[in-house]
Amino acid sequence: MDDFDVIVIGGGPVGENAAARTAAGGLRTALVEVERFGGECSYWACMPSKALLRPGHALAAARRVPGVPVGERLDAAAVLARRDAFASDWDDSGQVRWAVDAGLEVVRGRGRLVGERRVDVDGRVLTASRAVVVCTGSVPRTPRLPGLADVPAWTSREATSAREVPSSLVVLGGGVVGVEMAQAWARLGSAVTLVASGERPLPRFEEFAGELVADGLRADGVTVRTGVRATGASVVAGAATLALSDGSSVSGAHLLLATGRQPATSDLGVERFGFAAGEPLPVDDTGRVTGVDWLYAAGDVTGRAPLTHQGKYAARAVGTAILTDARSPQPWTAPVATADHAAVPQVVFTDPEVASVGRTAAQAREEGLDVRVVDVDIAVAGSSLHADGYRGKARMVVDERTRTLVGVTFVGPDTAEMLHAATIAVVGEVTMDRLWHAVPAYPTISEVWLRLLEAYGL
Ligand SMILES: Cc1cc2nc3c(=O)[nH]c(=O)nc-3n(C[C@H](O)[C@H](O)[C@H](O)COP(=O)(O)OP(=O)(O)OC[C@H]3O[C@@H](n4cnc5c(N)ncnc54)[C@H](O)[C@@H]3O)c2cc1C
Ligand SMILES: NC(=O)c1ccc[n+]([C@@H]2O[C@H](COP(=O)([O-])OP(=O)(O)OC[C@H]3O[C@@H](n4cnc5c(N)ncnc54)[C@H](O)[C@@H]3O)[C@@H](O)[C@H]2O)c1
Repeated sequence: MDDFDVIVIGGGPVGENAAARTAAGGLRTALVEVERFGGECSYWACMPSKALLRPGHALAAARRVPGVPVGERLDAAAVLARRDAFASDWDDSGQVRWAVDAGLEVVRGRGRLVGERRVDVDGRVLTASRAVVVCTGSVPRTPRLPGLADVPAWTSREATSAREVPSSLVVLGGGVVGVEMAQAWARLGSAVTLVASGERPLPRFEEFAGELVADGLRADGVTVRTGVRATGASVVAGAATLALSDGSSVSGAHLLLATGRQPATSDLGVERFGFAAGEPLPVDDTGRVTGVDWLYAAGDVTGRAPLTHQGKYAARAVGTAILTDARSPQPWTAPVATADHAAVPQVVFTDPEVASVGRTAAQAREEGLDVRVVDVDIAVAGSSLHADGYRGKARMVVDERTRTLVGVTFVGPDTAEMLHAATIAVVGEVTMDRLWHAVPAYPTISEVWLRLLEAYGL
C-alpha cells in the first residue's frame, strides 16, 4: 500500500516530530529517509559535538573550585568512546524502532517530488491524500577558494566523528560550528588555529559574546586570527594550508570548513513547483510552502531558524496545521511558529557558554524598537560560589514603548540553564515591573536578573 495521508521527506529530528504528530492524530504517515533516521543532529551535529565539549567543561569547572582533585588532562580515548555512544555508534536502528513504535511507515531511500502529492522513493511512488512535508535539513556550504578542491578538507561531519585527536587543526569560519569545534579539539590536545573574517567570532551575537568566547579559546591555546580572509588553499609539505588576506598563512594536519550551511533542496524536485535548488523553501508561519496548498516544510530546509529545538517546534506547528487544516490561524496558537520571528533561544556550548534569546540590541534597533540596553557583569554571590574567578556578562534589551524584554544574552560558564527563564519572559512579554517580582533564589547565578533590573532603574 503506497497511499498515505501524509508523507514526510527527511527523517531528522524535525521530520520525526512532524510525522509523529500527524500519526498520533490518526493520519497514516510515511517517513522517508535517504541516509540515517535521526538526521544530522543525532550523528554529526548536536549530539556528538556536545559530547566532545562536555568533558572539557567539566574539567575546567572542577579546576575553578579549590579542593576538588582533578587530573592534568582529558582521557581522549574515553571522551571519544562516550561521543561514539552519544552518536549511537552511527547506527540508526534505535531511531527506526522509535519510528515504528510511533506508528510510522518507515521508508528508506531518496524522496523526490514528482507531482502533486506524489513522492518517488528510488522508483517507488508514494501518494499523500493530505500533505507532503519536506524536512530535508541542510548541507555544508563550501566557500569559493582557489585550490580548495585539491585539499582534503573536513566538514562538521569529520569534525564531530573523527576517531583520533588531530595533531593540529585549522578552522575556517568563526560561527557556532567554528568556535565549538575549535574548543573541543583544543581541549583534547590539538593545536588549533581559528580563522574568522570579522573583528571577532560569533558575528551574529552581541559583541561581548564573541569577545569573551575568543578569550576563552585563547586561554585554551587556540590561535585566534580575526579580520583576515582566506585567499587560497593548498597542501604544503603534507599540511593543509590557507593563504590569508594579510599575506600570512596558517596550516595544520586538517582543515575544517565551518563556513555555514545551505538548505538541502537539491535533487528534490522543487523546481517543478517554482523553487530553486539550493535555496530555502519559503513557508508561512504554519509551515505551508508559498503557493502550494498541499506542501509543507519545517526545519533547516526553510532557512528560518536552523536549530534543532526550533525546527522541532516548527514541526509541531506543521503537524497541528495539517491535522486541523488551519488556514490563517492567530499568532501564538498551536499551528503557528510565531516564536521564530522574535524569540529564538540558542546556546553556544563553548566555555564560556553563550545563551541568548530574542533580538540583539542591533537587531532591535534595526526593527525600529525604542531600545534600552542594560549591561551588567555576572558578579553575584551565586557566581562567585560557582567558580573562583567567575567571569561573565549579561545584557537585556528592553522595548521602552512596552517596557518588555525583547532580548537577553548571558555569557559565562554554565549560563545555558539560565536561558529558559529569559525565553519565558520574552515570549510572555513580561513587563519590567512584573519581572521585578520574579525573585531569584539566593545564592544562584540567576541573581544577575536582580542586578539587571536594578541597573534598569527599578
Ligand atoms: C556541528 C553542528 C552542531 C550543531 N549543534 C546544535 C546544537 O547544539 N543545538 C541545536 O539546536 N542545533 C545544532 N545544530 C543545528 C542542527 O543540527 C540542525 O538545526 C538540525 O539538525 C536540523 O534538523 P532537520 O531535521 O531540519 O535536518 P537534518 O538533521 O539535517 O535532517 C534531515 C534529514 O533528511 C534526510 N534527507 C535529505 N534529503 C532527503 C531526501 N531527498 N529524501 C529522504 N531523506 C532526505 C537527511 O539524510 C537527514 O537525515 C548543529 C549543527 C551542526 C552542523
Ligand atoms: N550550539 C548550537 O546551537 C549550534 C552549534 C553548531 C551549529 N549550529 C547551527 O548550525 C548552523 C551552521 O553553523 P555554522 O557555524 O557552520 O554556520 P554560521 O553561519 O553560524 O557561521 C559560519 C561563519 O563562517 C563565516 N564564513 C563564511 N564564509 C567564509 C569564508 N569564505 N571565510 C571565512 N569565514 C567565512 C561566516 O561569516 C560565519 O560567521 C548554524 O545555523 C548554527 O546556528 C548551532
